[in-house]
Amino acid sequence: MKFFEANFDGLVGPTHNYAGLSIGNVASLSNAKNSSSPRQAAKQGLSKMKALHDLGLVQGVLAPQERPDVYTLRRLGFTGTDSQVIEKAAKQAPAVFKAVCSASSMWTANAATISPSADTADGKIHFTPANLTNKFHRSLEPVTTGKILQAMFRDPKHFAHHTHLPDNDHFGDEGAANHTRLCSAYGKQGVELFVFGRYAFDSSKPIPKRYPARHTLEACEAVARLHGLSYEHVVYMQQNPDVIDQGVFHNDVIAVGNQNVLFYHQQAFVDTQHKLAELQRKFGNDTELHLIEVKDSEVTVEQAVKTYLFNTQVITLPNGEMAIIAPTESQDNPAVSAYLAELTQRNTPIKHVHYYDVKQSMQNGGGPACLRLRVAMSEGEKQALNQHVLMNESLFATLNQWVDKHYRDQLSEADLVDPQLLLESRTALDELTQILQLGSVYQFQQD
Ligand SMILES: N=C(N)NCCC[C@H](NC(=O)CCC(=O)O)C(=O)O
Repeated sequence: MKFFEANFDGLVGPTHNYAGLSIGNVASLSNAKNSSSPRQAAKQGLSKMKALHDLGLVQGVLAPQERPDVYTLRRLGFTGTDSQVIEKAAKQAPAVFKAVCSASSMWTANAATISPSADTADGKIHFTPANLTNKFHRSLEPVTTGKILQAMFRDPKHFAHHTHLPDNDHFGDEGAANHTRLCSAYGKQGVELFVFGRYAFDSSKPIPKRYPARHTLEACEAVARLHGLSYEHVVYMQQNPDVIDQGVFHNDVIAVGNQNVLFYHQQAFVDTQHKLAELQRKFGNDTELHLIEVKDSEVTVEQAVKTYLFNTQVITLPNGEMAIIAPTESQDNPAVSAYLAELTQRNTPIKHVHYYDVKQSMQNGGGPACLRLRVAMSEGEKQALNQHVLMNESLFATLNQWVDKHYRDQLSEADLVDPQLLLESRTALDELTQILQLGSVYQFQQD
């Protein structure tokens, strides 16, 4: 049977804006208050999805969430009509209001952790939405994420859905951004590499001094248990606290893997040699494992954070060669683009580099890899998922028209309080659920 990896990219929502909400994420803080273009952002994302589809990959779309989130504002004590709730919150608690307007669900690498059927005890694909507890604006995502994933992967014969972990910092879970699966082939049992920022229950272990470590070891272990992974096929590695302090808020800002390739920066992890030896042992020797380490002398952590060299997608093309999908910020940096050009000449499976413009997302700290959620699957599992979320010529045209019809070209902080924006967002999402045939996944559709 044919197995492959599908990518599900987040469709950018109509309220995409720069609010400076993510301490520890350099781009988010430095672009705070700039005005954004939701329309351009959504179109840049759609172009990347279409490009991967055209390269021969299976590409899907993950729907955005409803924002401003008036339900959360009501939970926090704001009352009246929706317009009054928005107006009062914007006036009385502007920081809270900005948070409930974020389109952050676009970064679907943080939507969930997925284990493919080849790795799980019951032979199903397992999904656990990430609780994203570390940032208030992101902690609003998991319930709807779960509903959307269930509307995409409905068939219980193939797909198992778990509730997100307890909403507490001890189980801080940032999903697939901190999870990489290494395997000899997509359909064979792989090694799942979980990367965490800190130990929740052991204060003697190192932690960053400046910025938060969002993800805990205990969250990783819980997800591995829920998914029925075998101990012999799981590796837990701690992120180097010093790189978190330099702006590496997720591991996918400093490492990326695909099949038998792990591409990472020298400073990415704690106890690197020892843990990579465990990875190699669990991976086995039947297929060569390429551990591509980038040295400080080649690319510094600062350059990696600026250019998102590691927030790239390493994908396997239909001919078996691998390509790196990188942001244009990597191309614009001479040291980084030279590194990537040279990498394709080496004796590793990576043979191509493709650059895409996802600037609107990059300015909030979201590169190509942040925008996608990977699901390794078989042809049969693909047949079992909701076919209307899969990218093709016609869906690409429909979604571009949908964006043109509903999205604003410019959005500033002051625009967020416009009650019309909520109406526009709901109208757009209602239509989207029909295009993608998701059913009523949004709360406003149940009222
Ligand atoms: N690395 C991965 N996989 N994802 C990137 C997520 C970026 C997101 N930015 C934001 O949420 C910024 C929102 C704002 O400031 O308006 C975050 O920090 O969680």
